[in-house]
Amino acid sequence: MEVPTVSLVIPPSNSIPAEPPKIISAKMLAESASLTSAIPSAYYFSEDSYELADPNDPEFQLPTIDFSLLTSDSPDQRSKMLHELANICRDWGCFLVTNHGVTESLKQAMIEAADRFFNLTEEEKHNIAKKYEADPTQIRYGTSYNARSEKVRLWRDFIKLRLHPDFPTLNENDGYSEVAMKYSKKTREIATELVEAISESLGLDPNYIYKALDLDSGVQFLLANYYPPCPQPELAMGLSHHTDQCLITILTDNDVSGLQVLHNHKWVTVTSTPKTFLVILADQMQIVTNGKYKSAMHRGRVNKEAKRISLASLHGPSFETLVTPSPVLVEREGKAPLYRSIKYREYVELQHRSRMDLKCALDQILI
Ligand SMILES: O=C(O)CCC(=O)C(=O)O
Ligand SMILES: [Fe+2]
Repeated sequence: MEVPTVSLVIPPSNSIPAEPPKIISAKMLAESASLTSAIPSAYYFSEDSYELADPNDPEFQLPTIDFSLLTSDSPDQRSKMLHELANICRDWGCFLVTNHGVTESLKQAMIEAADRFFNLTEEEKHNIAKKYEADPTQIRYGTSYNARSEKVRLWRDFIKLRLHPDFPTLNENDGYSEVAMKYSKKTREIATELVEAISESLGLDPNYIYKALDLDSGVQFLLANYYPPCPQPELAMGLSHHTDQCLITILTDNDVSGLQVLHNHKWVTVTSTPKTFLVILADQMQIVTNGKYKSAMHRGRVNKEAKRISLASLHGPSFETLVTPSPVLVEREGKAPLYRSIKYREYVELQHRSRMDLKCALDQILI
């Protein structure tokens, strides 16, 4: 197969070598005139060994939680839902959520703000992120996962913005920060309710996880992912398989499907549905529950026809929190702690290093 000779870096505009050249974004590559029907080999992603699940097989139907029933005043209704939630968190580590109270218009406004951002020129996007260069945990704009160090490029651009406990202003004029703040406040309410219900479903006090992980001062990010249409979607990967480093993720998209979750060793394709969020339990949940609840493995595929924009609301402890398997659960279940205690900041660094080699950081803190 002939591989096109598209340069993956943008050369500096003049001959003064002021800065290292910028790495070309997936969007720019997808729109470049030289990209017709074949992608550069730097994007060839080798398949893993898992098969796709049969979408009609009842074993692989992604479970759904009706949020309004979870927050219901009826004790019977709530205890039935908590029982269901416990099974789902143990077997899947992810689920769809309906009736969550975030309006479609707010979600649409956030998707449109993200789309506007990605439509800025490369220079404008880099300049916005550059304002916060000294602390990249506030804003990061980039492509792939870490385009400077990874072996294979991913067909994805992203902007990641910190929204809690403090938040930076992306660009005063474009309204991005304002809508991101509104949207993230809503997803924070949902995440808090879910974390309470999850605590209770483990037979713990509803505030147990919230307090143990100091979520009051926890970090929250809004990560917008942009996957342009890809001429060879079977060869490329939008986001390689991973678990999220935080505690819980609330995910939505522009109603274009692409996310897959791993269940019983098969990839289940999530059909994107309006008014529905996908909740993914993440690594800190697996640590604090001593492996009882699962951090769900997932990945993002791309397609030929339509761009996909996803919004991941990532909720974690504060960077200084020492996360440890719950001593209450450890004692009650009579099972030794599976993971060593680790500061969230240290875990985040470990996860970044592990993802370069497509490894899971959780495996590296096993006792
Ligand atoms: O695009 C998606 O649906 C997945 C995003 C994701 O997994 C992430 O940002 O961590
Ligand atoms: Fe993820």
